[in-house]
Amino acid sequence: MSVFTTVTPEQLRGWLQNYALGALLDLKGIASGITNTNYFVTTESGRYVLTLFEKNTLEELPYFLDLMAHLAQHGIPCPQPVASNGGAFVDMLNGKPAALVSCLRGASLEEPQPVHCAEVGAFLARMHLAGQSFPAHMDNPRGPHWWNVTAQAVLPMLNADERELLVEELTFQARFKDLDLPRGVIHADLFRDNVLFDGDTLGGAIDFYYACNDVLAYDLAITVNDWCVHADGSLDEARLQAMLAAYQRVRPLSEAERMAWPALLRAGALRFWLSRLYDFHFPQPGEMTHAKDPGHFRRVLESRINDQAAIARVWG
Ligand SMILES: Nc1ncnc2c1ncn2[C@@H]1O[C@H](COP(=O)(O)OP(=O)(O)OP(=O)(O)O)[C@@H](O)[C@H]1O
Ligand SMILES: N[C@@H](CCO)C(=O)O
Repeated sequence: MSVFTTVTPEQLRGWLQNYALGALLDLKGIASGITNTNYFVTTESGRYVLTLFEKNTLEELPYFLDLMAHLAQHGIPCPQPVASNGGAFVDMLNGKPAALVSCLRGASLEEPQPVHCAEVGAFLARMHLAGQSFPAHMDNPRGPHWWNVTAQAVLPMLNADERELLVEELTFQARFKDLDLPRGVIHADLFRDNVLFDGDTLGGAIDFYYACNDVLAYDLAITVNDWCVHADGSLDEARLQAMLAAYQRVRPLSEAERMAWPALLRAGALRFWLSRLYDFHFPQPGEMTHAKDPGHFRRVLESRINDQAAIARVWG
């Protein structure tokens, strides 16, 4: 269940007085999603998604909403935040910071084909370019410092093999922390469930609430690790080639990014292995039923470590 904070039509009608969207016609809770409360809202002027932020503070949210507005303004298909009559994108509703954004067409895919991976690669590269002119900055809250703090919390829960893998990977990644690679705004969570497709055409990306400033090719690695893998964590070469080629038609990777690519794939796997381990061993109330399998990302990490030759082959 993903309506953690209930909003009644009466409450929303009162709140919408502050928006120029016409009368409320329909309000429907969205079942999927694990972090926030989401509703589909229909008014006389169109269809929107209302999000009540369950974890973010009012101060944190402008970065994400301003970013979506910036990207939408630059032609990137993503939710467009709706400003209140006072010009704000976020306002309190039932004690939670809340925002309305445009509702995108399409549905997420569970089994993407190379054609979809190409769409996602091109989208990501265009987003990276459009993000270059976004003026605000946010360090990655799930960066190396967080990896190490989270590892300390989960290490006691792991078996000996997993402990060894985790400690060795943290040591390996420490060698790359000062790499000077192109940086900018990254989505940081562009998984299959965060991209909506209308047929084979990408309708848009959602869930920018992990977006931050970091290494652009790391974002591509995170995306590849979800879109271009088999169930056992190994890479699907056809999907991988499709995504990388489409990305590079828009933003070619530099020699330094190609050199760092194997380590970036491992870093992306490490980050999601850690967050899934943490959520699994320290579940928050209401999130139990959605705990995602940490083992999948352990296998993705092992696969990236053991498959260095195949990863290097992708550059031909
Ligand atoms: N702008 C949008 N347009 C269309 N559908 C949307 C939009 N935003 C969210 N949705 C729908 O709502 C669902 C839940 O949204 P989302 O995945 O952002 O949930 P969350 O709980 O905020 O985040 P997460 O589950 O990643 O922690 C999505 O799977 C999608 O179906
Ligand atoms: N995409 C994440 C969950 C949301 O951040 C995962 O699959 O672990």
